[in-house]
Amino acid sequence: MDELLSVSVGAAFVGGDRPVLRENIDDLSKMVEEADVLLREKGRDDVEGFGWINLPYQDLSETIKIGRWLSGFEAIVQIGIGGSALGNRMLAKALLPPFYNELDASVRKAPKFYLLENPDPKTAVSLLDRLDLSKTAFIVVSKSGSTTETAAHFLWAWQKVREKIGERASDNFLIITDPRKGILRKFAKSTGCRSLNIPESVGGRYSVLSSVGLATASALGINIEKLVQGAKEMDQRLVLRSHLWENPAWLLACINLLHAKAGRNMAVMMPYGDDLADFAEWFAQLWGESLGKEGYGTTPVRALGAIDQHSQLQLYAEGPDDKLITIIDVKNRPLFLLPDVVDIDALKDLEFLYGKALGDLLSIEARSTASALVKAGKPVIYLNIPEVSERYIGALVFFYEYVTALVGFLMKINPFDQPGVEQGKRYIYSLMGRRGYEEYVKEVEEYFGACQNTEIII
Ligand SMILES: O=P(O)(O)OC[C@H]1O[C@H](O)[C@H](O)[C@@H](O)[C@@H]1O
Repeated sequence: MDELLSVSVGAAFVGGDRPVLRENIDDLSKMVEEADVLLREKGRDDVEGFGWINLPYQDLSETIKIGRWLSGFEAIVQIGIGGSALGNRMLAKALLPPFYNELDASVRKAPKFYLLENPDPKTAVSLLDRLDLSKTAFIVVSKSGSTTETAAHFLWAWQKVREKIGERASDNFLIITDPRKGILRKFAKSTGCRSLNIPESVGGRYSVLSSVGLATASALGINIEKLVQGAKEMDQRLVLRSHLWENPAWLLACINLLHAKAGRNMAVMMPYGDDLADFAEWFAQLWGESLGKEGYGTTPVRALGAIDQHSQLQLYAEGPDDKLITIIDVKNRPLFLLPDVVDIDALKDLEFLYGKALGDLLSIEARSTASALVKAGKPVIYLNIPEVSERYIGALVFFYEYVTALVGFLMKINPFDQPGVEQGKRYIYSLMGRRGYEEYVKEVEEYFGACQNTEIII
């Protein structure tokens, strides 16, 4: 059987005054088995939060149909934030060619793709100004249907498109939201614009393999069947690995838990290659929101090889011993051979690069960084995927969703809620004057007052 990914965990075990040893893992064996059973039982019952585990088995026909419709536009703009955008960003970066929007339309063969996430007026205004709104589709994505940033962008875009093409505006909008609840679902029903469901049991940060991530991916020519197939294969292989030392996801969950307990409270995610840059970004939300509660959790740190070798590596190697570092390498990359510039004597000292492949250089750098960190006594997990393509990205996504949920169970917290974020959302509503949230204004005054305490102006 060909591999979906490989994980080397040997260098994750460290001695010293805060050791994490192989025998500590064995003590967790029963706990992790029980966590897996619970996860799968609740998944089968489609309990709220657990539905992502069923996404590899979904029927994709409706999403593909909508994707085909979207692909007829000149540009598509996804409006969403957090779990309603980061997965799309990750898929696009990994699976579309570099500088995608700048490619000639005949090469691209699919619409340009933009995301409106942050409510920064400069971005929103300049994006809408440069698009032909009559030929642009807006995909408004929100599980709750009421996230302020998304609602603000949506109102702005809706009004702009209406000004341009009048009541036909609804033909340029796709709503992706809860099947029954929320303002956006009401809007879709009342205007008749197209819509897709986010399954009720799937939370935002676990939704990339639902319509949230797949509708735009499909429109952009990403093979979503292969993506989901990769996730399915990963799930099926994990099910068969019923022994802790054979199951890479169980091992990673245990190792992460043990390092957290040993005071290594940061999880550095350092993939190599620009195409995986937003994987670390997507992981950061998944990990941070799922595990950071009740005083638990480790802080996800996004890094990118090789760039962060020249920025963060000094800190990782010789700074405080508070990090577990995961390096993701890719086995097969385009090689791209460097030229031999033998005729210029001044370049003679660079001859070690002549004829070498840029793709190999990235991998050599990944291995060198891992080695330097191990030499410095820091714990490292070395993960390898065969290549950056749909099947392996689908598998990797499912793998990390599963690992994250398991760590949550081992920490005995709920990996599927985000009560700390909801508080901030209530405060935003109150300050923006939303009906029903008036009571929070006083709280914000009190707490923000504390932030402003001892202000020094220069
Ligand atoms: O999809 P939405 O309901 O608009 O939510 C978007 C984001 O909102 C909040 O910040 C939550 O903490 C995130 O988990 C969620 O992904």
